[in-house]
Amino acid sequence: MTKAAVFGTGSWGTTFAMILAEAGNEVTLWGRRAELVESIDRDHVNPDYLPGVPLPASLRATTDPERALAGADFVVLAVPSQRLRPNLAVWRPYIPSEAVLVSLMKGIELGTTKRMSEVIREVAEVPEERVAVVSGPNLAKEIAQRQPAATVVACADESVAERLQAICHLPPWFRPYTNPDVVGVELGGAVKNVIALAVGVSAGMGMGDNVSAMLITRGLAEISRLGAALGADAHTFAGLAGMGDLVATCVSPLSRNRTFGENLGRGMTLAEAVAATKQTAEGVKSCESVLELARKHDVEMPITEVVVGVVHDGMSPAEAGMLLMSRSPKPERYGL
Ligand SMILES: NC(=O)c1ccc[n+]([C@@H]2O[C@H](COP(=O)([O-])OP(=O)(O)OC[C@H]3O[C@@H](n4cnc5c(N)ncnc54)[C@H](O)[C@@H]3O)[C@@H](O)[C@H]2O)c1
Ligand SMILES: O=P(O)(O)OC[C@H](O)CO
Repeated sequence: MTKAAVFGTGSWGTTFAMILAEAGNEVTLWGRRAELVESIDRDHVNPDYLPGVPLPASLRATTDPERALAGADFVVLAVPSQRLRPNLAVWRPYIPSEAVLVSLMKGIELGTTKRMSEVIREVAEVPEERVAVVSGPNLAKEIAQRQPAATVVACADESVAERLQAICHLPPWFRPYTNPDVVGVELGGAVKNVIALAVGVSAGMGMGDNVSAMLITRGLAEISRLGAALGADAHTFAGLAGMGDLVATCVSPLSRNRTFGENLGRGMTLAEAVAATKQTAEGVKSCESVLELARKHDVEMPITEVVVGVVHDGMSPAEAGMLLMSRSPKPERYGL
């Protein structure tokens, strides 16, 4: 039986652990807080992140990383992106030498502008063949309620992607596709959060669906430009980890990033919006690292620029809208 250790008892870590357990794997969740871990292990519920959702009785949980990692074939990482590096450094000594490390995270590291798979390779000192990424339109709450969803499993080694695809394939509930384009899959996941913040801000200001569609479509152009500069496959952005996730996140009231943006658009300050957000809205921090990454590669990302302005630099949502709409006119395929 395949063994998986899942690090992070938040919404997605718990939901993905649930999928793996129901697909017949032996799964142990690692969490920081003893009380929550005990609820999962003993009562088969996660009251903090998935209240009312029954978890599989076979799912184990522990606060001990060594115990979680013993004999693991797959090590699945689902903590906030900016917290991955210090945590992984602690877990690293217990990771089995042949285990595949899997990122569920959708962020870019502040300071280094590294994607999560790059951080994993660096900290765990593993080759790219042993690092995979899972990303797609996967709002955890919907999946936890057993609505169908599809995702993308990316790894430079296609046989590893196929192994991971096989252990998380759970018909008719969860359908994973493989893709060798790790860069594109990760960029799609991280940058859509920034665009969802922009869509949320516009919705919070009372703007309608034309504005949402404009931001989603031009957001996709930004993601594609950055992807092209970083060597991603353009086809990835038309797929589930690109357009698919962008649409789900930008339109869903379940999205933490969209909701965070809506709160700013309604006039909350950054501190108020942070206080109102109980879970991880990755775009709030990653908008800065995405912009820095774009600047390093000389890629124009005007929506990302104004998101950084509104979230971190005191720009008003009205000023952001004015700036975007006053840019010089261009052919639609400009820069692509
Ligand atoms: N929730 C979703 O629908 C969803 C779907 C796909 C991908 N993701 C991505 O998965 C990642 C995890 O998101 P989530 O939704 O599970 O987040 P969450 O906010 O629901 O949970 C985060 C988890 O990380 C833990 N954590 C927080 N700070 C920590 C620290 N300093 N050290 C160790 N653990 C810490 C929390 O206790 C919690 O268990 C994010 O990158 C997110 O973008 C989320
Ligand atoms: O709630 P969000 O905004 O973090 O989005 C969740 C997932 O990434 C959607 O695929």
